Amino acid sequence: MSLLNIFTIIYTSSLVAPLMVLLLGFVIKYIYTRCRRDPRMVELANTLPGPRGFPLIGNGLDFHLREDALQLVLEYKEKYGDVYRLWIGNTLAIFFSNITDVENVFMNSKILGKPQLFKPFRDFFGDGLFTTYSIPKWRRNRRHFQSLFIPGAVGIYVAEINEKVYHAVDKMKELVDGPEFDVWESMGHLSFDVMNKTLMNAEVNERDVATMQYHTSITIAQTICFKMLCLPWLQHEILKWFFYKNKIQRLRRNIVSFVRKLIEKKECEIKQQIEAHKNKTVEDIPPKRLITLAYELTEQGKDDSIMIDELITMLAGGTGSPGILGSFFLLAVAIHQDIQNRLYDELYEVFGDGDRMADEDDIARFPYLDKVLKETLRRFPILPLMFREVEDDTKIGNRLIPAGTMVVVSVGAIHFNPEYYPDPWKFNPENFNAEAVEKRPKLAFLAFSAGPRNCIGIHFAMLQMKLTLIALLRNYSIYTKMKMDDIYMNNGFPTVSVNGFKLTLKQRIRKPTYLLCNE
Ligand code: HEM
Repeated sequence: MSLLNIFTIIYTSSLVAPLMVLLLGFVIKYIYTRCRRDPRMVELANTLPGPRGFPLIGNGLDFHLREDALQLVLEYKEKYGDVYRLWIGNTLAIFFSNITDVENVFMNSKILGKPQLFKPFRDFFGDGLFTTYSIPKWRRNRRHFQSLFIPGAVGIYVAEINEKVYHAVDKMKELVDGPEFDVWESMGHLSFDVMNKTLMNAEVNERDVATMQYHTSITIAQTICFKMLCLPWLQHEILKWFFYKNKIQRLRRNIVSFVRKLIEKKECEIKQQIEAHKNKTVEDIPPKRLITLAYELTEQGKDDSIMIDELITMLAGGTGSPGILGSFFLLAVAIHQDIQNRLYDELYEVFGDGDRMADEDDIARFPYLDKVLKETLRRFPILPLMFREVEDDTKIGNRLIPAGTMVVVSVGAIHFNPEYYPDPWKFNPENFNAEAVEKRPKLAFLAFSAGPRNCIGIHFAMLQMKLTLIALLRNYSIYTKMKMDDIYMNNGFPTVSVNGFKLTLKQRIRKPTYLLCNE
């Protein structure tokens, strides 16, 4: 009997009505169990202020519909204070911006995992350091990579970073005295080149189809992830399968295939490096690169997903944020010409009008550059929210937070708190004077997060940024028509400027700016 016949018999028989009722019952029960909120979360939520959310959907739409996420975070803080709650679907999310609570969150060993709602990030980028909620796995891999990123270790990359930076600076010559351009693309490509050269020991051709597909896939994947985080019902397996299955598979395939090709090219070298370290066959063996360390995570004959996922994580983390930070920095100093002049004069003190490249010892000679960079990170928080999930019931302050609750540190609200930064909307590098830093709590600056799960790449990122900005400012004077009021942080992960980073360049006249002003 065919399927069609069975349907015909059911349809024409008296079984239709009871079957329909049964089916409806199943659907209602399914929706009810999926959408039911944990009663302990509801009880806690009732004690906290927060906006009303839609039933089932919660408040994620607020973020999805707003163009400027940072502004929304600040509005919520203004309205509801330092601790408030939102519902993201049926997950309770508690937002903190009081330093004592924030310290309790970051230092709590029961709050180390990333939320279940980060699942879309795992679909695209895999289960690497940034996304994984398996704490044993995170601990093991973080320890494995840590030695590469300590302050004393990153200095060995100065020459390689400089090589890439000077290549980019040279390419920018064609923009001198030309029309306005958006600097984000150049800065993004530069940090991608630097990551590949230093940590992967690889040269990547930007015009290669696989490279272009990789970049496009990362950008689209980040947009989809943020959307699915705000609208968590899209994460439901059925809806995801229906709307996103092909896209997820295609983008993930592009991302993985780029990284896999990189490893294939380097495999021979990686094996030699591992052997050399095992047998100490060569004197002064250079330290292992990231790609070698990642390779070591794959045991012989086992699947290579751990290596692939960690490399994707590092590449994405090490490329996106530095590219955006460099762009915000250049935009800010183009708007504040007085700050740019002071930066150049500091560089002139060390290099004069010569062409010598900066070396490792030079880096500590630019305290003003350090302040301007930190002020850029404060004023433009690229990751304005940090997410964690409570593993076991735990206390934050006097509140018992049930397992499964999402806790969110509101970095944006802290960086714009006038108690720590007077006149917080003003771009003011003096916020990072020794006395100002001394006066406020350490956790009032959270650009790289804090605690054991902070950014592993801080020292690498700061070194790379300083070498890049030193070379750019020594060669070019930077201008823009944009004003501070034109800059809105978009709604994304990471966030960028909605109106772009539009600059014009002039060749730098290598004289201290205080002399030029008098001429
Ligand atoms: C301007 C540059 C950068 C900024 C602003 C930045 C920011 C951050 C922040 C805020 C986190 C922690 C998020 C959280 O607490 O949930 C993080 C994590 C991470 N970052 Fe960075 N980052 C930068 C550069 C880099 C670089 C250059 C690398 C790699 C070379 C990198 C690799 C990572 C990784 C692997 C994690 C996950 C760490 C873990 O969970 O153990 N980042 N980053």
